[in-house]
Formats: sequence, structure tokens, C-alpha cells
Amino acid sequence: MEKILEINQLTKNYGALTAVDNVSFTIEKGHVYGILGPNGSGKSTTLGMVLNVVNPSSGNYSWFEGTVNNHDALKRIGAIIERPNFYPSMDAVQNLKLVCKIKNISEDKIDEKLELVDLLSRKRSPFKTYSLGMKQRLAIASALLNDPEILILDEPTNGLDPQGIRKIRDIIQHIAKTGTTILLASHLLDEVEKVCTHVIVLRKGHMLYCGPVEEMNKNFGSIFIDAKDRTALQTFLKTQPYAGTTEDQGDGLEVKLLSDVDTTQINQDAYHAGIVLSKLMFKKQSLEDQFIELTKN
Ligand SMILES: Nc1ncnc2c1ncn2[C@@H]1O[C@H](COP(=O)(O)OP(=O)(O)OP(=O)(O)O)[C@@H](O)[C@H]1O
Repeated sequence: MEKILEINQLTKNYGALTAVDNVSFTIEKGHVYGILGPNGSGKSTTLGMVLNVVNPSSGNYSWFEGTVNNHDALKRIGAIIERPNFYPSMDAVQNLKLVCKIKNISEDKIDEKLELVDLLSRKRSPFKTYSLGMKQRLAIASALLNDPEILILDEPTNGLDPQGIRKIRDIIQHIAKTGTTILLASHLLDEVEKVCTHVIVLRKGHMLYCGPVEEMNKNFGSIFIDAKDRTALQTFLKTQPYAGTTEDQGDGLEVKLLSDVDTTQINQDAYHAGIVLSKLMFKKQSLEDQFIELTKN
């Protein structure tokens, strides 16, 4: 798999504070990566370092397998790490033409990118008349003008209402489908879970996890189970090798699983033990549960 970015033991100290501590990870082509962590965990600092706006204290990174220097690499990257900032009285097209001029790229893609972010019908409206969501979408269009190989976004849905969030999410997913690699920083678990294939979890500058979202915690999930005779069910569960801790939820028992299970088999085994189940449901652990478990220690 082609490597877009490789980070090795990257560290940033601000005086006595270590904002990013010995972080290493690799971004491979075609995936959507989320850097997930609470406020102040080092997400923006990490992005700042790889985008050449923050000097690392130690460690290094290389873009595109080291085939280009960091300066040339930036031409193949689209990044939005600040609040969208355009000329207020100029419209979308005028603003994007200016971006093309500054970046020395063709103006041919302006309409295509405005359509992608659903701003084509408002392309002649002055920037100052845009909602926050529209401003953010214009920033995405601007970052895509040179068809970058990777799009980097820092908290892309900050301050947006649910509809605005959904729209940005749909656009990110659409861009990812075209093969563009995406790296986004977010403190929103939900956002990362819905959009990203891979996650890098940071806390206080330390990397706690890096890998596919669904493998974040080697956890087998749980089952929600109930029977008319709950005492008999509890006795039965104690004999089952897959059953871990059991919690009474009032309307049933939540059983943490210690291995993969086949719910049909559980149903059959219970039946053979004389227990008729009234509820049986497999529950995958949410990213939030996994995140809390991971950051507990
Ligand atoms: N220029 C700076 N000078 C001093 N400390 C800084 C500077 N920039 C960031 N920090 C500190 O580094 C730590 C990491 O900040 P950073 O902005 O990277 O975190 P973050 O995860 O992006 O948080 P947020 O979601 O709030 O932006 C914080 O404690 C922050 O106060």
C-alpha cells in the first residue's frame, strides 16, 4: 500500500509542556483517518508540524515515501487548519480565482469543486452572505482546486448545526470515494465513527491507538439477554465460557463477551438447558465505549 505520510517519533515541546510526545504513525493511500482526542491533546500541533507551520522539537516525517521534499509535497496536499477566511465582499468564484492565482494553478476546476460542495447555485453571492457551513464548504472547495492526493481538515464541523454537520460529512465521504486520502482532526467520537476508516487516538500528546476504527479495542462486544426465569438464566450463563461480567439492566442482562459468539447457538444451548429466552441481542461496542475503555488508565 502506498504511503502518503510517515511520522516518526514526532515531539513538540512548548517550554515545560510536551504538546506532542513521541508520536509515530503512517497514513496510507485511500483511507480516511481521524485524529481523535479531547481538547488540548495535540491534534492541531501534530497537523501543524506535518504542514510545516510548527517546528518539531524532535522526530521527523516524510511525505509521499520521501520522493519529494516537504516544500514540494505541500503542492500535493489540500489543507484547512484555520477558520475559513476569504474576502467578504467578493463572491465564491472571485475568491477561488484569487486562490488559483496565489497557488499558481489553473482556474478550470472552480465550477467542478463548487458543485462538489453544493455551492454552485450561490457562486455569485458575496462571501459575507454565507452561513458558517457554506464558508466551511467554500474552504473545502478551495483546498481541492489542485486535486490534492490528501485532504487535511482540522475540526471540520466545529460550530455547525446538525444539518451543516451532515452536509460536511456527506462531502467528506464523497471526496473519499473518489480516492482522495483524508486526514481529519476531531474531538467528536461520533464524527470519527461515521466518517473514518482508521483512527489515531491522542491524549495529552501521547498516542494511545492507531489502526482501523473497528479494531480499536480487541473487544468482543456484549449480548443483551433475558428469560422468564432469570435466576436459571444467570446460573446457565455462569457455565458458558464466552460469558464475562454480567450486569442487570432491569429489562434484561448485559453480558460482556470473552470470545466470538453465535447467537443461534446460545439460543439452542439455553433451550437445551430448559431456559426459554425472551430476549437475545448482540451489541457491538460503540466507539465511545471503546474510547472510554482505552483512555481509562
Ligand atoms: N503556540 C503554543 N504555545 C504554547 N502552548 C501551545 C501552543 N500551541 C498549543 N499549545 C498547547 O499544546 C497543547 C496541545 O494543543 P493542540 O492545539 O495541539 O491540541 P488539540 O488537540 O488540537 O486541541 P483543540 O481541539 O483544543 O484545538 C495544549 O496544551 C495547548 O495549550
